[in-house]
Formats: sequence, structure tokens, C-alpha cells
Amino acid sequence: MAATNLGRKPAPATAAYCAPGAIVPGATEPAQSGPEHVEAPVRYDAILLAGFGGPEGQDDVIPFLRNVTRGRGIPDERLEEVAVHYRHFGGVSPINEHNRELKAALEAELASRGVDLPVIWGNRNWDPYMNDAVREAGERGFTNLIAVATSAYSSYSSCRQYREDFADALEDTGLSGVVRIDKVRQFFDHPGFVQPFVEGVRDALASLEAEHSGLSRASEVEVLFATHSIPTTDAAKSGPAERGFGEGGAYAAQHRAVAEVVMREAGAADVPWQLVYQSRSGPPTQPWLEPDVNDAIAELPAAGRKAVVIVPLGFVSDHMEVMWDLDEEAMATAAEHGLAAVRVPTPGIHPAYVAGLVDLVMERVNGTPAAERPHVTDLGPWYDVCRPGCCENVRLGFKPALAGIAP
Ligand SMILES: CC1=C(CCC(=O)O)c2cc3nc(cc4[nH]c(cc5[nH]c(cc1n2)c(C)c5CCC(=O)O)c(CCC(=O)O)c4C)C(CCC(=O)O)=C3C
Ligand SMILES: [Fe+2]
Repeated sequence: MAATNLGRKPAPATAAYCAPGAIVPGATEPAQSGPEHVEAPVRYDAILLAGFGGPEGQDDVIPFLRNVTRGRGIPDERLEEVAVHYRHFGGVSPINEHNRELKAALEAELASRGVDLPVIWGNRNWDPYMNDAVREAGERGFTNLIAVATSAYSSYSSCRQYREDFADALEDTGLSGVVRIDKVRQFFDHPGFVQPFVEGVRDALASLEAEHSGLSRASEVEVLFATHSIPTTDAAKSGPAERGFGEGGAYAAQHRAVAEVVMREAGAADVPWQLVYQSRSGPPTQPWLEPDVNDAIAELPAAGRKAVVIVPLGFVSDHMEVMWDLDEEAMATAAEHGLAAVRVPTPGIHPAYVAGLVDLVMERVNGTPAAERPHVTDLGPWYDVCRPGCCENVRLGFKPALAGIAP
């Protein structure tokens, strides 16, 4: 099948720098001049690959969950309930292995372009920790880091919390004012991230049609784009405070816009689709984004649907939310309701995704003007430096964050 191109521009073949750059005075403050979306080019020394982290054995599970829920006083008995999914898979989340593979793939892509930028990997919640990564950068004499977080959309959990953790790591390691950490823009609408979903939807529809002759795409199939639910208060604060995005804030708007592009590029504009949410936690009294993927699936037969395509649009790899909440729970719900079901792959280490992440770094190295930055929705290209009030957390309160303009 011919790959769609989505207008991706070839990446520059060479890098314009090599040695670690000198410390820029006051460099942890974002530049205030220039067009609002784009920062001046920087001679970065290294890429900071920022992951979520996950447990790699039964003994890791509770300490990992304590890290994730740090500061919220959740008792171990409650954590043991959350631990069930991890326990089911031997206490191992695949997420660290994915990030090892992604790091290797990024290194190979950088080498093939002749770009001399080491990749240092640090997680928010498990070894290798962010503090260790930042400490290593300091020891190697690196002063300018460009972070790539494994999270594509705007929300507290997927944007600001990473930026807070960068600020914490500089504080903890005593490297504040010595090491600068910038972050590539949220890449929800970068063609490298979107392309794997386009291919996945096209392939899923083709396989359903091959297996169920006479199936009507326009009336008997529905595509569900699934993403992590978040509290509605977080959703309302997602993205820059100065822009309005309607119901669900920038978080939902970004997903809706990307889903529409995926359907069009997959040649599936005639197939019905909707955005659904998964993996909600928190107290039942707290409103989170809805509908839940399982509730949405249960409604499908009444609408005449016989098959469902589940697209994990909010996730960059097949981690626990995908393996459990989609592949176990949502698939079981579909079977219960007599629906044929296919789950589309996540980007993982798809070559377009890996190349796209390197392109995102190189646009910062080169100071590529906004007009030349690839983006497939009208919402982008997103900001190099988060705008005032971006992705605040009203539940947990204010914490300092890097790569953003203070409110
Ligand atoms: C938007 C979003 C993403 C996508 C963006 C991104 O990828 O960053 C994401 C990713 C992930 N979330 C993950 C795991 C967990 N998330 C939790 C809790 C929460 N996530 C939230 C949101 C998100 N989470 C929220 C609003 C909470 C409630 C906490 C609060 O009130 O602020 C909890 C605590 C237990 C619970 O509450 O269920 C766990 C264990 C893993 C690792 C999976 C693995 O190990 O393979 C990954 C990649
Ligand atoms: Fe989460």
C-alpha cells in the first residue's frame, strides 16, 4: 500500500554544531523576543529523552506507584488495587523497554544524519531517574539540553508535569543556572507522529473488510479514537490560558483535530468515528473526560455497528494502558457485544515517528521559522515555550516549571 506523505519535509542533512556550548547567562529564562511560537536557534549539547518510567518486576510495583502518586498521601492498600494490572504481567511494564528501543532508534537516526547529539534518558517515576540523567549531563559538561518527552498532547500530565520535573531535577542536582533544559513543542500534529495512525487505520479497515465480506464501512464500522481521560479541571486548563478551545480544552481539541486528519488521510472520511477516553482514576465524585471507551463500545450495536476499530491516539507506545485497558478490557467489551474489533498499533519506533522526533530537535537547532514547521492541523505548529498559564494543575497547586513563560 502506498504510504501517505502528509507533507513531511526532508530533514536537514547536517548539524551546524558539535562541541558542548558555553553556558548562556540566565539561560533557564525563556527568550521573550521573536515570534510567539518559535525560539532562536540554540547549540544544544544533548537530547534529554524524558519518559514516564515503569516497574520491571513485582518488587518494583509499589515503590513505582508511590513515586507516581507522590505527595497525594494514597495508602499502600489502595495502591495494591492499582497494582493488579502490573501484577498480571509479572510486575513488568513494557514502557522502559520501549524507551530503550526508542533511544537506540533515535541514536541510529541521528548518526545517519551525521548529527553529533548524544541522547540521555531519564524517567519521571522509575530508574533511570531524571535526576540521574541531569546529573550525568552536568558531569559530561553539557549545559544546553533539548528535551523530548514521550507525550504528544497538552495537559498537566502530558506537558507541564514533565516541565516541573525538569525544574525539580535542576534544583535537586544543584545545576540550576548551570544547565538549561528546553523542550520540543507538543507534537500531536507533527506528521511523524500522525503517520503511523494513518497507516494503522487504513490497514485495520482493510483487514475488517477482507474478513467480513459485505461489511459496510459507512454504516457498520465505527472508529474509536481512545486517549487517557483526565480530570475535567485539568482539561479546561490545558494549553495556553489566552486561547479558548471549547469543551475539554486544548487536550480534547488537539485529539479531535488529529482524529479528523487521520480519517481523511486513511481514505476513511466516510467511516463514522468518535473520541473516547480510558484509564480514568481518582474519586468517583471528581469529573473526568467522557465517554469511557467501554461505554462507547456498548452503544455501538444499537447504532447498527458490527465492527469497531480502536485507535490508541493518545499513546506513543504499547504501555500498560494500551495492553490492559484496551487489549484486555475494551477487547472483552467488544466481544461481549458481538463486535469484530481491531486495535491499531501505537507509533512505537515507526521510522516516521523516530525521524519526526529528530526533526523536532533539528527545528530548534536551526531555529526553523514557524511557517516551515510541519504540522497537519490548524492548531499547530505548537509553541516552543509554553504560554502563560499553560497546563496548570488547579488540584495540586502551582509549582515552578521550565520551558514555559511564568504566569
Ligand atoms: C494524560 C495521561 C497520560 C498520557 C501522556 C503520557 O504518556 O505521559 C498518562 C500516561 C501514563 N500513565 C501511566 C501510569 C499511571 N498513571 C496514573 C495516574 C494518572 N495518569 C493521568 C494522566 C495521564 N497518564 C492522570 C490524570 C492520573 C491521575 C493522577 C492525578 O490525579 O494527577 C497512575 C496512578 C494510579 C492511578 O491513578 O490509576 C499510574 C500508575 C503510565 C505508565 C504506564 C506503564 O507503566 O506502562 C503512562 C505512560
Ligand atoms: Fe497516567
